[in-house]
Amino acid sequence: MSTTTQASVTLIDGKACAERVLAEVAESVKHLAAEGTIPGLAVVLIGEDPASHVYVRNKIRKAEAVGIHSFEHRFDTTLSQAELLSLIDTLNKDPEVNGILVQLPLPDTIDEEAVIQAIDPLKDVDGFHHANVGGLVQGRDVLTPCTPSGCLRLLQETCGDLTGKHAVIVGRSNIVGKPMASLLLHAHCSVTLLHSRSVNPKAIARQADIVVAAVGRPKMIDASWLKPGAVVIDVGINRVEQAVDGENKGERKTRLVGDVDFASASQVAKAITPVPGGVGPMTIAYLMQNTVAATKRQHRQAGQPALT
Ligand SMILES: Nc1nc2c(c(=O)[nH]1)N[C@@H](CN(C=O)c1ccc(C(=O)N[C@@H](CCC(=O)O)C(=O)O)cc1)CN2
Ligand SMILES: [Mg+2]
Repeated sequence: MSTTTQASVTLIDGKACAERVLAEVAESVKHLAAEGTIPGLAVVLIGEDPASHVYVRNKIRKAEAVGIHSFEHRFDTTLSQAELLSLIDTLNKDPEVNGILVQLPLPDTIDEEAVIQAIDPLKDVDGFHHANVGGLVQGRDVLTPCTPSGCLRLLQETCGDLTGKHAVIVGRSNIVGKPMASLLLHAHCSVTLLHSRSVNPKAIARQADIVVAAVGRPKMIDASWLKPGAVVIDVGINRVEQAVDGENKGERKTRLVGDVDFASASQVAKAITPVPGGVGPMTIAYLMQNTVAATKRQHRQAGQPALT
């Protein structure tokens, strides 16, 4: 198939957008503090997965940067499910804790679903609890998953009003694909979800004004999946081996790539997110945003005066 080359592609800068979101959050935290409330975020990390350690460290740093209190709970893989559920129960009851984040993936010894459902939905800053998932589908004002919320913000800043746009999401995970579909539907897009059993997915994706790639397969989406002028959001974070040349030849090095073949897709897309520096930083910014939203909601539910 021949593809028209776009004259120039716009790079969607997730780092810069995340800084704008964090500045808004810091402003909200200042107002809350003036009224005597400091939002609190508990972060629970189990095991030694190096990527999870990096993400948790960044979450704690960003929380501190915007004035949110953070409470770190780190364990090795000997922690039992019963012990973790008991910690969640304590955090659910702790008035200093407004948001609870359990870093995923969890070790195989622990039932992820049981842990997520044990979190008080009002403190579920990941938006993974059934109550929040159902609320999102119905368009209620609930805590929504951070990565799709970040993608929506990037799309709104890039495209403006999304009404009537055809958005194709590649991947139907509970964490990204499905909530992304709900958010785009509420933004008045026509939404198609593609998955491993879709028939002729490329032909469908080529009709899209917006493509969100969230499949977890390095560089799967290239120019042949895109309509010229499409806006592309790449949610994938895949670590792949990189060839090393010169005097260090033979060394093993890795680099991050997305689910989109950036060089190829950039030839036809109007705008595209890079990896790294696209969606990733938005995930953390929206965790902070959700922590502030959770704090305000808890005050409302407790019948206390509304916080600004
Ligand atoms: N409880 C949760 N667990 C996980 C989530 C989540 O939203 N909640 N998402 C991912 C991991 N994740 C956040 O936890 C996350 C992934 C990536 C980034 C990020 O900033 N990526 C950078 C690159 C970082 C690197 O060099 O490795 C980027 O894309 O620029 C932030 C958060 C799974 N678990
Ligand atoms: Mg507090």
